[in-house]
Amino acid sequence: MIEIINLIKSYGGKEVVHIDHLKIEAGETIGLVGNNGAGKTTLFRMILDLIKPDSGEILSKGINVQKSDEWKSYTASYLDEGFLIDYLTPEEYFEFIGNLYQINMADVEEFLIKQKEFFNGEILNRNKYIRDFSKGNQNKVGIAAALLQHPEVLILDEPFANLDPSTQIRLKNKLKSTLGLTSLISSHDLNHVTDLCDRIILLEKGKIIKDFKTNESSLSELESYFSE
Ligand SMILES: Nc1ncnc2c1ncn2[C@@H]1O[C@H](COP(=O)(O)OP(=O)(O)OP(=O)(O)O)[C@@H](O)[C@H]1O
Repeated sequence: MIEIINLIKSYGGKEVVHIDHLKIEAGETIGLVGNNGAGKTTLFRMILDLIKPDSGEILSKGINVQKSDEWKSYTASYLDEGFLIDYLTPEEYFEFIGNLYQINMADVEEFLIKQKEFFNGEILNRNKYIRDFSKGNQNKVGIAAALLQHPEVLILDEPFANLDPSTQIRLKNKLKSTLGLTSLISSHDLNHVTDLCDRIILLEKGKIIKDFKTNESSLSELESYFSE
């Protein structure tokens, strides 16, 4: 589904991402972990063609993401508030996303009804702009807007950050129930990431240090790695 070959990105002469080869199969749920500055966001930005690598390539369904926009029709993401249009209300923003992806209003509304538990009464009919919501509630809008697109590939940068514990658990269950989706999820929450993801990739200083399928001992292995 996604293949990364000889990918290098440097800032100020320092390599922040250096991945020789990485292949992500369709349907995999990948948890990307690593300490602050490990290169997770930079990697996501390159996969989404938001920044250019110095060298190497990223293929989505075999096509270089820099050379074709085809991947945009089946890939949705939420990295940060910069992905939102903050002078719209959430309802206006969901309508905008619906129009962009040719989802009719009835389907947008049906989708929003299904988000009732996730939104917890804090998102819809509040009569305020996205910029006036708390960071956690802005995250909910961005994540929901990504899911509204019914993507084949979903990329979320630290989706559990700023969410209250109940919403974190609801989000985890929601993501678990999206069968068949290929997802890349970065997180500092080792508990959630090992529970949700079937494969963990550990980045350190831009390099892949570990890449393994999750099992019962993954959480304790990661905890001992990070406590060293
Ligand atoms: N535009 C930029 N200019 C200079 N350095 C940058 C830029 N973007 C990222 N970096 C550097 O690249 C490195 C990787 O940053 P990145 O944000 O990808 O890490 P991360 O793993 O997402 O970290 P965190 O867990 O803190 O979000 C860091 O040292 C960061 O300072």
